[in-house]
Amino acid sequence: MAQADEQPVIVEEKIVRVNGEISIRQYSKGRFLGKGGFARCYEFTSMESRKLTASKIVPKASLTKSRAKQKLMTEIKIHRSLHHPNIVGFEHFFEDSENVYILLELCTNQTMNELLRRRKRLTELETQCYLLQVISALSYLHGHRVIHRDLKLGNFFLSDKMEIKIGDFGLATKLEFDGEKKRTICGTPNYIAPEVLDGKQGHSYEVDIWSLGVVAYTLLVGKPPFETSDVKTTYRRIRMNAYSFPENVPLSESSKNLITRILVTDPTKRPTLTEIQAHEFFNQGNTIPKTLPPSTLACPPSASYLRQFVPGVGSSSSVSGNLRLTETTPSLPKTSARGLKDDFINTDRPVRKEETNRQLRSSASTVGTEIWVKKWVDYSSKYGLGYTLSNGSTGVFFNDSTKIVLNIPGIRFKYFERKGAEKQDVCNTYLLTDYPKELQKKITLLQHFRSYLEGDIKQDTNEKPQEENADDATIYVKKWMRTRHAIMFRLSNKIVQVNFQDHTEIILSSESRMVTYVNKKGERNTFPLASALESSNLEMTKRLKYTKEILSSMLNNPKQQEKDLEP
Ligand SMILES: Nc1ncnc2c1ncn2[C@@H]1O[C@H](COP(=O)(O)OP(=O)(O)OP(=O)(O)O)[C@@H](O)[C@H]1O
Repeated sequence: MAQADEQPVIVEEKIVRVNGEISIRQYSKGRFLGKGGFARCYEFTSMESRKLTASKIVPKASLTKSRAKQKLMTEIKIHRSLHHPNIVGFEHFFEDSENVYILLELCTNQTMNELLRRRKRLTELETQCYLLQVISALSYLHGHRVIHRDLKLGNFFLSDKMEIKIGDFGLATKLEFDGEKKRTICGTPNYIAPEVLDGKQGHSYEVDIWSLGVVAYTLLVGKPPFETSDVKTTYRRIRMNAYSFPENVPLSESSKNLITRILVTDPTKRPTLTEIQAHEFFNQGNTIPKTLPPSTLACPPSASYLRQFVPGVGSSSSVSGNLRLTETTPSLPKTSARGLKDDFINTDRPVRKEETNRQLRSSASTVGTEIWVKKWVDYSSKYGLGYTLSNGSTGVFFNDSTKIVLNIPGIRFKYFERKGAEKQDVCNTYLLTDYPKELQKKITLLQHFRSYLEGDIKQDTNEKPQEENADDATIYVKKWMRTRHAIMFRLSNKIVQVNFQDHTEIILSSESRMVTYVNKKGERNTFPLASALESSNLEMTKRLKYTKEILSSMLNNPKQQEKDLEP
């Protein structure tokens, strides 16, 4: 019943020694980290050394074509030969009858893709800091005659210390001799260099320099320079070098100059890594930190932090020089710093979120629900609370206490209004293509919340899209409140969920009298309520008591509830 009873999955590596002796090394398979085109990635703990790594698991069934096999072998061969602080460490690899396992240095802070999705764009100080790390890794790679050929934000992993680690050497190549040209067309559309598309002259190290320019532009502007909705048009724009700097994004002259100098069609005219490092963008008289604080995963660096590196920040002269500190705020929680911060609390560990979902699903019958709040954004300073449920539906609790919940495929939605003396929720169902005019603004807001929330969720869930289910859509957030320490949701299926600032969670089903507790490490256990209250786990009992207190204050004192609901 409780998750604690479940046995961990053990993966065994068979080691055959030269003398024919066989020994077994065991790894405990832990949290799901993410998946790519070929691999699924999990945390692995060596049972021998207790060392934690990220294990890319590639099914042998996916390697039937010789090209796929060759690609994996090249990736392993190149990656295992590399040792640099800004390159994902290659630990080890082995195979069993079903899979190839590649054990890599674990990067706990996802990739720069997720970072930019949360932040929209970065300040110039941050861009300087990240680019210098990439340049350091690239100098090392090129010095070893390796071209990465797929430099992009999704291949820049972030370690627990916030260092960039370049990963995914699936498209990398090692030149046999200086001056050799490669002809294989590879790369990722937005970042691919024009000479790769052209294919006639072959390509070399300069393709990585081009991608570095695309990365610099993307970090500062918030989207890649040649991006369009279809790949062919993107390729045409790359060939024609058709991009511009948006007027609404404040960029320093030095940053624009650097990007313009890098994004040059003729690869021989692009600057070298040494020239890039010597460019004025990196030499504006400010100190560039080696790494950035983890808070910048979600929020721009504070003015006091910036002051340490950039003299004059906070005064009127701070943005007048070359080192313009481009502020970055996601479009939705723009006016709500609190919303942004809290969204971060909820999303900064999608790894844990994925595990959480999987585990709760298996223990779901005990808690009486399969549905809980997976992600939210508090924008009650203007409109309300947006959220996504674990069944994939999206809802908004508006400040006027009306609620909308959109069913999973996004076709139908339910609208709840409090009516009558009892102030009961009355529900109407509409199609997204056909609804009363007066709901127009709310539907627009719902769509905004949805695209904002889905940005992250699509990335890190690994579940099949769910079928439309009429019952699912009727579950929605009926009440919510915030306190100094937590946010609390009461769902229409009577589940109460409290997410604390310190990442612990309580999910309480008063009907089945079960409680699920997620501790600070993200470990989840389900207990009968009575035993949970008596438990020796003080961390949990304290939070459970707190939950009961705010729940009763919410139920017994509607005025208090209204007060708490105020942002
Ligand atoms: N070192 C790591 N630390 C933490 N997570 C990782 C690490 N390496 C990979 N991952 C996770 O696993 C996912 C898949 O890895 P990766 O993109 O390398 O697989 P792939 O199948 O080779 O990808 P692609 O389709 O880009 O070739 C990543 O998106 C990331 O979420």
